[in-house]
Amino acid sequence: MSDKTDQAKAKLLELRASIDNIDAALVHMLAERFRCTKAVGHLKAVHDLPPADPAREERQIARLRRLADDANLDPDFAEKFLNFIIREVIRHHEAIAEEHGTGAKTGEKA
Ligand SMILES: C=C(O[C@@H]1C=C(C(=O)O)C=C[C@H]1O)C(=O)O
Repeated sequence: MSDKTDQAKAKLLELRASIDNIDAALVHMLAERFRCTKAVGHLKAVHDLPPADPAREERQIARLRRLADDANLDPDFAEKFLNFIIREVIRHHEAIAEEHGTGAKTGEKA
């Protein structure tokens, strides 16, 4: 094995160690976000508020796109990622409202 291959392998291990740390941080951050959004879901169910808030989502997406652009991350990807998470949050909110007996689905007439 050449020195160059050994160097490349060492670099690969180093980069993968960082990737593993970042993945762990992402899991912890997502867990914390879902802990907060579940609490929001309970508040909404108790006060009979709708699971989704499209105006808030619009502001979040515009902000995240700006942040992504500044950070050299594809804004379309950032938007898709946030939308993916928000859809899951809304699913949780609908389930919480259902359990609470206040469960009209998003977009459904009361
Ligand atoms: C968490 C909320 O509920 C929904 C989920 C959102 C989110 O995951 O950020 C944002 C808006 C709502 O559609 C909220 O209203 O703040």
